[in-house]
Amino acid sequence: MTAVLEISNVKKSFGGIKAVDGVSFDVQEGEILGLIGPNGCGKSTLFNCILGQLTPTDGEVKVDGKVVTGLRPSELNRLGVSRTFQLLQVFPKLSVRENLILAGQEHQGNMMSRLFGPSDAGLSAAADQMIGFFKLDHLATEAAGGLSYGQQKLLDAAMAFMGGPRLVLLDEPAGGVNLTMLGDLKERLAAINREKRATFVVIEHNMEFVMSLCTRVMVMAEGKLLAMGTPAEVRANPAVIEAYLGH
Ligand SMILES: Nc1ncnc2c1ncn2[C@@H]1O[C@H](COP(=O)(O)OP(=O)(O)OP(=O)(O)O)[C@@H](O)[C@H]1O
Repeated sequence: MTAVLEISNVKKSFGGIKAVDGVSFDVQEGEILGLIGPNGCGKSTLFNCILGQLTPTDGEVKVDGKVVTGLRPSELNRLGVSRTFQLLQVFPKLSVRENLILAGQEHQGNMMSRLFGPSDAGLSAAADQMIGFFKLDHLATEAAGGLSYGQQKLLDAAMAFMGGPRLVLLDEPAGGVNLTMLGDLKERLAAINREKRATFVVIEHNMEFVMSLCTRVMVMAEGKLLAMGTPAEVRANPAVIEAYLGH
């Protein structure tokens, strides 16, 4: 198996707070790795260290065997690494299709579209493919701001897949999404993982969503890796139950 992502002893401190305290793990090609843990245990900080939003205090991040520690998010994008954020990143006044084209341009490293609005940039076909894949056809020309929250989360996830990334880090994709839309979101993520061989790491507080979507689950507590295993192994781990699931 090929490791798409290799994290070695990554640390990040903010003053006296050890937000991430020596975390190491690999993510294999085609895996969906869930990242869970109580509020404040360091999940988002770890994501930000992987994605270049933060520079780790120590440690190394490799993508496809290449050291990427400290690279900027735009450079990581060009290496096929993409992400979603906890808060929606859609532009409410732009249509669904325009949001996707804009995301595609950003993945190509063209930030000017933020200032001047998206042109086609040869990305219409890719946007339409993503619209079809995420079943947003009936909403393609609607302003994103007029969509329901769940539909906006679907669009937000679809935006991360513009540009055909190898590795996608999803930060709470199910957060605030109602039950009906949750099923759609999970089914679409599973399908895109299967059909495009995309590798994911998913931060999520919704246990049912994580346990049913992910092939492996990693648990953090107080900046450290507490457990790693299949959903069934993690569910049965006494340390996990004590630190997290039991509460
Ligand atoms: N920019 C920052 N400056 C100072 N402290 C920070 C900063 N970012 C995070 N922290 C602290 O680092 C710790 C880890 O925070 P982080 O947001 O990574 O946790 P999390 O597991 O993602 O939490 P949640 O599930 O609530 O999103 C917390 O104690 C937090 O207060």
